[in-house]
Amino acid sequence: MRVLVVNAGSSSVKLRVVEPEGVVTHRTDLDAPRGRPAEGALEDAVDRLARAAGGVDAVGHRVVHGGADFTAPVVVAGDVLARIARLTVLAPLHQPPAVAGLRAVAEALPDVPSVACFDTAFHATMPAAASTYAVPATWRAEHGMRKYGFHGLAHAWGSTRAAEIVGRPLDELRVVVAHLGSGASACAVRGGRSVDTTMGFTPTAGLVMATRCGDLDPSAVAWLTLHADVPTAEVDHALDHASGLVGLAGEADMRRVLAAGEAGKPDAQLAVDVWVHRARGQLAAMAAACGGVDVLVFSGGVGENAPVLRRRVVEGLGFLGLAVDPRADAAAVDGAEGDVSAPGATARTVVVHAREDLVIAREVIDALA
Ligand SMILES: Nc1ncnc2c1ncn2[C@@H]1O[C@H](COP(=O)(O)OP(=O)(O)O)[C@@H](O)[C@H]1O
Ligand SMILES: CC(=O)OP(=O)(O)O
Ligand SMILES: [Mg+2]
Repeated sequence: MRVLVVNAGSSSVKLRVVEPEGVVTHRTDLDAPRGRPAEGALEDAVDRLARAAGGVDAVGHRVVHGGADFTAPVVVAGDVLARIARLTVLAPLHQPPAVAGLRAVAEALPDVPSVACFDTAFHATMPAAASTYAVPATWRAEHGMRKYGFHGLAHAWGSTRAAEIVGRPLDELRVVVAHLGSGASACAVRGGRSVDTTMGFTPTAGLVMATRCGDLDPSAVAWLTLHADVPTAEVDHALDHASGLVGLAGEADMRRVLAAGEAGKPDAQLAVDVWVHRARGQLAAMAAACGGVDVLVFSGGVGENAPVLRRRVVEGLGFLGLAVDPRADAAAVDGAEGDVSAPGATARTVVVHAREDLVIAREVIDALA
């Protein structure tokens, strides 16, 4: 079965035609300025790619938020699209491009079955101790306020692939996955299941991201609206779009932040220091949720391509038995995978090329079987 995968992220929409063995035969990347590619552009791209591939048998969509309803892949039929669209308020950066992708495919390929695959589904196994917020019962019951977690397709792939790289069964491993792209999150995977993660009710929580703030004192947000007269909508927008690396250094792209830091710009240096400090703390928290760590995984655009950051993060995690070999680490860039651990390390550090497309293609094949 030949599957077209539509991966709508916060900074781009990636289209891939994937053969069952995992080979990508056709690809197109569209920029999604502010998360919304121009109406019609996506439909044209889907149409063109499907034609170039000589037709596709099914389409798989990455959908960031499945809410409480969707904890497994689902064939898109009946009211599924409307229910996915209703979750937009929970993931305003991501759900609109996913919904646009679902609509574009319905227009361009009306006779091809579509399956929605959810970023939240992998985290449905989290224990209540990890997913519950210590807030009033009415908020939890009436508003479904809890930690959902995201990037599940990437964390599933990262942990599975890491077990292959270190040559041990995933069932026996305590894996911490750091998926670091424009959005970034870490996940504690024990015995192949998510037991905790750094993103929360929305994908704004956790690590420092390109434009998102990550963790923050929740009362600081209320304070801005109550005592500094900042309109709620402005606060909300700034936390997702004007924070993170942009808020600290004026640049969303980690390459530019690193270059500015090397050129001596103090705000860029501080941005990298904050990013590294937060990553160390939250990766250690994920290790604690696993009861220790056997393998630390780096993936995503930043995780796969910035040895300087991997080295700095892991330098602070020596107490977990982690250490990287600088030469092996420097070589693991541009999609190259491997074990980059130093010889004396008691826990492994590996670099994995993120393949959300392949996880989605396999989920599509299973869902339609
Ligand atoms: N060599 C590099 N060094 C540091 N960061 C990089 C490098 N190459 C790519 N990146 C970062 O990766 C990010 C994109 O990651 P990716 O996982 O593709 O994003 P998305 O979250 O949109 O899927 C960009 O913000 C870019 O800054
Ligand atoms: C959930 C999320 O943040 O996704 P992305 O990394 O694609 O922005
Ligand atoms: Mg991504």
